[in-house]
Amino acid sequence: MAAALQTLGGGIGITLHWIAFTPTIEQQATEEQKKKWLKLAQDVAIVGAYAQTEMGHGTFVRGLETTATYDPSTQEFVINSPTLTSTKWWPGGLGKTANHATVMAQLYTRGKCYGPHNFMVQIRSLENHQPCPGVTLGDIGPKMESNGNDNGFARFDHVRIPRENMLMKFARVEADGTYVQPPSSKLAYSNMVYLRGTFVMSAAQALASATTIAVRYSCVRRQSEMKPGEPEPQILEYQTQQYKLFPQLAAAYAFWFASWFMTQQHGSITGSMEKGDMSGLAELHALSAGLKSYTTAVTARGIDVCRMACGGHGYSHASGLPALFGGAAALCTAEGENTVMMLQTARYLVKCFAQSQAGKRLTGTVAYLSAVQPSPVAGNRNMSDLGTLVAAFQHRAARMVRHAAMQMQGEMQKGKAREDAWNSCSVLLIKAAEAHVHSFVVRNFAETVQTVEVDESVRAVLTSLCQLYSLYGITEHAGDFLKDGYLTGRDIDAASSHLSAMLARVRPDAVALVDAFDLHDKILRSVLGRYDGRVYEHLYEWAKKSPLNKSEVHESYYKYLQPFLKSNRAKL
Ligand SMILES: CC(C)(COP(=O)(O)OP(=O)(O)OC[C@H]1O[C@@H](n2cnc3c(N)ncnc32)[C@H](O)[C@@H]1OP(=O)(O)O)[C@@H](O)C(=O)NCCC(=O)NCCSC(=O)CCCC(=O)O
Ligand SMILES: Cc1cc2nc3c(=O)[nH]c(=O)nc-3n(C[C@H](O)[C@H](O)[C@H](O)COP(=O)(O)OP(=O)(O)OC[C@H]3O[C@@H](n4cnc5c(N)ncnc54)[C@H](O)[C@@H]3O)c2cc1C
Repeated sequence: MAAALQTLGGGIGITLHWIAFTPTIEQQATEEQKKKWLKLAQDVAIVGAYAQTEMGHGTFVRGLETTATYDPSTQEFVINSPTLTSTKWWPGGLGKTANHATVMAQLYTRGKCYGPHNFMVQIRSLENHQPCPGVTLGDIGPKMESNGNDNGFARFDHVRIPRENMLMKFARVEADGTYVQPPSSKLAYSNMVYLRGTFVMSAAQALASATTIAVRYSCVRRQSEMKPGEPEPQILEYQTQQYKLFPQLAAAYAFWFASWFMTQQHGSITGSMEKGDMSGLAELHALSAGLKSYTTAVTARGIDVCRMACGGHGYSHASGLPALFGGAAALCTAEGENTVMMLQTARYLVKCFAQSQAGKRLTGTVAYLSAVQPSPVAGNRNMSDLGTLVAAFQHRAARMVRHAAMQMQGEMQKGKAREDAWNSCSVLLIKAAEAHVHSFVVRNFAETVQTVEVDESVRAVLTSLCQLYSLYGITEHAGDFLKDGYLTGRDIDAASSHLSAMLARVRPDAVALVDAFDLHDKILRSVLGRYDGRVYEHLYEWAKKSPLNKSEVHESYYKYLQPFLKSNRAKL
């Protein structure tokens, strides 16, 4: 049953039940509370939404307005939406599907506010699915994509819930209203860290789907003449088509491997946190925020490149690419708006840079910041060597982090407040954080292809893909590498020619590389990306099913066109 509903997920807004509501119970509820709600959620005996964002606040969680005020006389929390902008707005499934929600609200007890905490609130009757007393619910209306998902709104008019409905794994309120501090105030945000980590895999899968569609179609589609008189070639024979698609294909693999690392990191760091060791939380937050931001942004752009590479048929919903793009675009905003997330990573990098300046040896994904950076040397580098490519990306990131941090220090030395210095350097900070995440993705890609247990012939293909991804990044951001002379113009030229060679080398394996994603036609939902390649027949069948083709002459002719034509003809 649960599995069936999981597939139904895209239809009636149950997706967030699985990816946000249930994990929030797992991560924020006590053992006692898990006994009460976790199995109900896992067996879909209740359906939940993750209700955090409000009409007036999504990014700034500390600014949320919904209140949860503790009443010691009844040992209940009173959940209230005090203003219009406090209306919960956007949560998936909140409009019509969910009968429960974890509600993020400002906790008040004994007249003092302790910030945002999560509360379990039943929002609809389990008998007739009507909204519970004091709860107003609805759908927020059509969106860019995913309109099968009822992103909804909710208002609470002094709704009372038992004290035990506060998710109390970290912070607690005792029966008399005493607030018990959590080990870290940010543990209430831990489910966002988890979800951002899952977005990296969502991005990888979306880009894998788009490149599967575009590469397969590029082998079916023949167009133009490469040489006069010769048959029309597969469009994948054009180097420009390879230059559009293969970097996206390489990025799909890179992000897939990055999500493996993210999952492993999340598991080990949350494991240590369970034992009270919070030391890894800051790095986990910075990595998940940066990777979520970087991979979703590259994926959304990459899917649109794949759409354009399929010409007119790419623009048809038959291709599946517009829907993929709409879904990926949402990932750039949901679960932490991308700019804000990349600034969180920048915040961590500035802190680490200051620590390395004070002599601390850095570890983890920022270790390279305190490594002695090789001084810029003349060209003649081996630009096809993965070690050389990784070092170049780390040098670029270290230089940009140092530059942004020093710029900020300079602003403060001129007398600016830290917050003003931060704001006036935030474009530099974003670029530095992006360079940092990019260098992590390249290093992780290189380490994975060198260590993953595969046949040597497969390793060779993956190595070419990793070189292609890295060389594409260097040529696309050449200025960053040339700025301090670390790479020379000759190095960049070498990178460009190696990139061309990699395009040609990947070409014979391109279809095998997308087939390896093993995406069933039912998942791809694309006429252009069909495994059997029978595009044109199925495109025609698909078009014939269009609702407009139900009648030979559409009713709009009689209503609008016929009178319009008649009146125009009468004037002749
Ligand atoms: C932007 C911030 C991070 C700002 O929070 P803040 O408390 O003002 O923090 P700050 O002053 O910037 O920094 C203070 C400190 O808090 C740390 N921190 C911040 N967030 C976390 C975290 N998650 N884990 C661990 N640590 C965290 C920061 O690193 C700072 O640490 P520091 O002081 O530098 O040591 C926060 O408001 C936030 O996370 N906003 C994004 C909200 C969000 O992600 N909403 C998602 C709603 S659910 C959803 O969209 C589901 C979509 C699912 C789907 O559709 O598929
Ligand atoms: C498809 C979809 C599904 C969603 N599902 C859920 C859900 O299930 N549950 C839920 O609770 N929420 C959900 N959300 C809401 C989502 O989490 C928020 O929209 C997201 O966190 C962004 O917040 P916001 O809308 O307030 O954007 P804003 O923060 O208002 O962003 C607007 C602009 O302000 C900028 N900005 C804001 N703060 C800063 C800053 N400090 N520095 C620099 N620039 C800044 C941003 O970069 C952006 O350019 C969903 C959203 C979407 C699109």
